[in-house]
Amino acid sequence: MKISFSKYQGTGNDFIMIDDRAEQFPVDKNLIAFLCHRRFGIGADGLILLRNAENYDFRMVYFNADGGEGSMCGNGGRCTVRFAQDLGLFEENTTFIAVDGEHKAVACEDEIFLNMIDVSGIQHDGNDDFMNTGSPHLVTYVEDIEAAEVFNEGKKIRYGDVYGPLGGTNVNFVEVLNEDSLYVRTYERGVEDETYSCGTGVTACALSAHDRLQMESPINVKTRGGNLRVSFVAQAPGKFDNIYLIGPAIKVFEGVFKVDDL
Ligand SMILES: N[C@H](CCC[C@H](N)C(=O)O)C(=O)O
Repeated sequence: MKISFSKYQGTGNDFIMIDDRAEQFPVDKNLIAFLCHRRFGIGADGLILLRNAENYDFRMVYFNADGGEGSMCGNGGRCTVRFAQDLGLFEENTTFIAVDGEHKAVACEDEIFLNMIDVSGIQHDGNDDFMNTGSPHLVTYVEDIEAAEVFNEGKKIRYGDVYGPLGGTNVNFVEVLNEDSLYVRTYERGVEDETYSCGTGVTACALSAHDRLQMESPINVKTRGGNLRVSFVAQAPGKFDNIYLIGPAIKVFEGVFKVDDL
C-alpha cells in the first residue's frame, strides 16, 4: 500500500499530513510511530489525518510521534488549516472540528489565526500554573531559559507523582523577556522530548502571564523554532475566551511512503 503525504511545519513543530477524506489510512500505533521516527521513517513530532466532517470544512485527527492519539495540537491545527487551504477546501475563513471541539481559523498569506478552546480554571501552585488549552500544560517560570533543563526536568514532572498518574502533562519553561514578550521551551508528552515549539503550550504560557503578571493581549512568544502571538479576552481571573494562536504554517515537501516496506 502506498500512502501519499505532505510535510508541514509551524515554528519548527513538524507534522506528517495525510489527506484521509477517503478514510483509507490504516490507523495503527506502530505504523504511526514508525512514520514519525526521524531515522527509520519520514520524521515528525506528530501525524495528522484530514477527514471529512458533516457541517464542517474538515476534521483534524492528531497523533503524537509515539503513535498514540493525542489531545489538541495548536501548531498542528495551524498546519492542518494551511493543508486544507492548499487542498482547496476553503479560501480564507474556515470552521473545522478537532478532538477538543469546534475551531474557527483565518488563513492569511504569512500567518494562520487559530481560535483555541475557551479556558477556565488555572490551578496555581507556587511558581507553577496548570491548565488545559486543548492539551494539559504545566507552566513553570525560570530566570534563564537557555540554562533550563527542559528534557530532564520536563521528563521528571511529566512522569512524576502529581501528573504521571493522570496521564502525564506537557511541561513549559518560561522566561519573561519584557512587558509583552515571553520565551517558551516545552517538553512534549507523546514526543517525550523537547520540541522546537508547542502551540497549546505557548497559549497556556500567555494566559498564565496575564493571570500572574497582568501581561496584556496580544503577547509575543519566542520559541526555538520561531515567533508566535497569542491574543485573548480575559473575562475574569483564570477565565478566557476569543483565544487566538497566531503564526506561520509552512509546507515543506510531499512524498509517497510504501507500507509494504515495513
Ligand atoms: N505540539 C502540540 C501539542 C501536542 C500535545 C501533545 N504532546 C499531548 O498533550 O499529548 C501543540 O502545538 O499544541
